[in-house]
Amino acid sequence: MTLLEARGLQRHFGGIPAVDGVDLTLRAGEIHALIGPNGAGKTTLVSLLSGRITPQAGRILFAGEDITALPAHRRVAKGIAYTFQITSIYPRLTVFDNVALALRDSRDLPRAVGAALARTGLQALAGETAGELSYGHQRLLELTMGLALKPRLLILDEPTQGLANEDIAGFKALVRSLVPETTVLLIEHNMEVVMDLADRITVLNFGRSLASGTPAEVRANADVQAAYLGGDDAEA
Ligand SMILES: Nc1ncnc2c1ncn2[C@@H]1O[C@H](COP(=O)(O)OP(=O)(O)OP(=O)(O)O)[C@@H](O)[C@H]1O
Repeated sequence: MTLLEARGLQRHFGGIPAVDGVDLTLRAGEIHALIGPNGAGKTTLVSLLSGRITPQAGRILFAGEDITALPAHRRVAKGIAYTFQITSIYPRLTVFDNVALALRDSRDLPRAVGAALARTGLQALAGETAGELSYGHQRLLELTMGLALKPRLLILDEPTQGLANEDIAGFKALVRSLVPETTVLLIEHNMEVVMDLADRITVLNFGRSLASGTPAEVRANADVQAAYLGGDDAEA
């Protein structure tokens, strides 16, 4: 089943075609990685999907419904969560209160927060001040805030950036535990993480989709090798 389908998405900034007619299909329950060189349009594309910015052309269907014109908060209500950068956590508040703020109008807030923290293993840190957590734990908190909403689609923008190797192993296990209930779209520069986690990969280059397929298909694609992978598993 297709969960999300984007067709002909276009977003220019001034003269720059950041996203230039991109099609993207996300299957329900998959881990889909979005890769490509710096400036390829990855963040712009997921901003279009989450509703942070609006496309100049194209449309987006989510669970069969046209959401192209919906504002971000309506898309969140429909089950699209986009984990914000670390700056979006409230450093002076506790871990618990950060998650509570993400949930806001949940009926049984303490229980919902507890469940979200248990999911990512942060229960023991619930009373800690968020700003005093290690970097890895702050990233995990950000992920917890997204997951607390029980999204159907979770969009992660460079989640392993700045993480230590031992944290990356934990992160991969966590993402695997989310599917198939949650579909995951992951912008990721770490090729080892991409090749290990992704069911399918879409490669962007100059605002266009260069290829989409399984890791093996993408790896074997000559255009992708020339533009990005350098013929090997080289990191971007
Ligand atoms: N708000 C904006 N105003 C002007 N130009 C923008 C804006 N956002 C993105 N761009 C431009 O659009 C292009 C695509 O940027 P985008 O951030 O989507 O790429 P990316 O693939 O996410 O890059 P990176 O891997 O470096 O995060 C770039 O040329 C960028 O400079």
